[in-house]
Amino acid sequence: MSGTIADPAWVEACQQIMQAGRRMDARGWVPATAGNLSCRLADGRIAITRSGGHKGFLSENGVIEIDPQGTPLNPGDRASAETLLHTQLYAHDASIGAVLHGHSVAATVLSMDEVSDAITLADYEILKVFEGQKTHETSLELPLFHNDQDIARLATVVAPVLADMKLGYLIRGHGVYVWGPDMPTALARLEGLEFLLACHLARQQKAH
Ligand SMILES: CSC[C@@H](O)[C@@H](O)C(=O)COP(=O)(O)O
Ligand SMILES: [Zn+2]
Repeated sequence: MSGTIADPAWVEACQQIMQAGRRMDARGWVPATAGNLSCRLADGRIAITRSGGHKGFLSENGVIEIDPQGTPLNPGDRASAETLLHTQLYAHDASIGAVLHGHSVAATVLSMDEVSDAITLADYEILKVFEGQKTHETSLELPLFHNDQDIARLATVVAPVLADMKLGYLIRGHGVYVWGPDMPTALARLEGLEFLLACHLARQQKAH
């Protein structure tokens, strides 16, 4: 069954996306029309934000259904320009139920200033928000990829590293991708990662 507002599971998915969009907007992570959000329903359907709307002011009409290849079920719909980065994650791991992308200041600045291929985040208590992390005494890598307006090509660069990602990833000068088994977990991880990035940026600024 395709996504309609008469379908309770679809309505719930839309509500989760709208709520997460408002939360991301309140934190300043989706300026202008930046960011995109998706979730996978229990029956496998994928709900994703339409391209070009403000993610802090989403309505049910701002969420559309796509197939696993990223094609809108309704041919008139225009899915997020970055849809392939969402469907890539759903195809990679059947346990992923939600994907979030934002453009925070910390993610953008750090992604442009870091010269190596990853940002190392170590010894922070909040690292425990990520799967399998039981202690602050750990060091995790957040990979960085060059931005590319050709999202299919960007996805091919991300693909070989996906299996090793513990936190998410950054696109240089662009933003962050984070996911989880469901929307509340994905949102908690995004909040955790944004906190880590803000700490990392503050420490870098203090050092200079
Ligand atoms: C405001 S420019 C941002 C876009 O180019 C893109 O990076 C983005 O995050 C939102 O694109 P969208 O197509 O609305 O999902
Ligand atoms: Zn973006």
